Amino acid sequence: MWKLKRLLNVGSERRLKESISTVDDFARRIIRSRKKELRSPAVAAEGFRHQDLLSRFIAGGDDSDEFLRDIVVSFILAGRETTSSALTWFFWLLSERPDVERKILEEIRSVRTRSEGEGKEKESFGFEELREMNYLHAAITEAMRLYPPVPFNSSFCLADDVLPDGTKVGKGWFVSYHPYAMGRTAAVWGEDCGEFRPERWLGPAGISAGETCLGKEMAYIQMKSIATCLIEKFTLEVAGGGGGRPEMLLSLTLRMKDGLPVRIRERATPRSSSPSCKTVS
Ligand code: HEM
Repeated sequence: MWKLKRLLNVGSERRLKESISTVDDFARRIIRSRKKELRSPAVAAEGFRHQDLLSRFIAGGDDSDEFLRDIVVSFILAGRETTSSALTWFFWLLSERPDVERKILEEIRSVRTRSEGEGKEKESFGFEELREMNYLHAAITEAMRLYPPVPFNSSFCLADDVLPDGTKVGKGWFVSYHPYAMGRTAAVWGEDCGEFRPERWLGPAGISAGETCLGKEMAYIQMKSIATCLIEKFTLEVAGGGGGRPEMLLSLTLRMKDGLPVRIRERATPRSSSPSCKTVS
């Protein structure tokens, strides 16, 4: 049926085409403006100094609009909903586990104290400081084990192949895997697989999650940066909390139905002496 709709350019196929063209135009505008900026005499005089991903791809060889459009669209799609989904579930889990939040805060404060001792008086943490926060890393990873931002995924097989365990896969087959179910399998994680326990990722027993996401490092740095800024300065209380687990909404990513409304209060620290309160979702 969809083939006929596509041929006649009507209904859902027409809407799909229009939506793709809106996204492509958006990406093209970003690319044109960045290329223009890079060609400007001021930037040319200073040499290459743009550190962002798009500028690096432009400088790195294939700078055709089509190639760059695919890069921009895949990074926006792969990078936006995933990290926001992970952080939403992470903050809900923290609201249920003040003991875990306290350990994260202790880690943040100890890195802060050391940095200040070295004369680094900055509002946010740098790359190396964030990388040192192992407990926070483990807590975010544990949240993604229980609530994986990509709860299931499929790959298309281009040619006959054999999986590492000997299973044969034919050309044209789809191979699907289910991180949500895998993250809750007792045979892999033990009988406490339903429990939020960041400690399981600390030490040599940690399990590698593979290296298939190109944005993995960037995602951790983004999430840790946001988590440290919020946890160091504010407490988040789930508005109307205590009602059990929020409802899940299954799309490409694992979202929380209606978001997570929270009441934010400034922590009483030497940096903030006047607590204020705000509800956001
Ligand atoms: C919590 C955050 C994230 C999660 C859970 C996640 C998860 C995933 C998963 C499951 C895949 C598919 C891997 C496969 O089956 O081959 C993937 C691929 C990918 N991700 Fe992420 N991702 C995250 C953040 C990001 C960010 C921030 C970016 C970029 C800014 C990004 C860029 C990509 C790209 C480009 C691919 C495609 C890789 C390829 O085609 O080989 N991701 N990601």
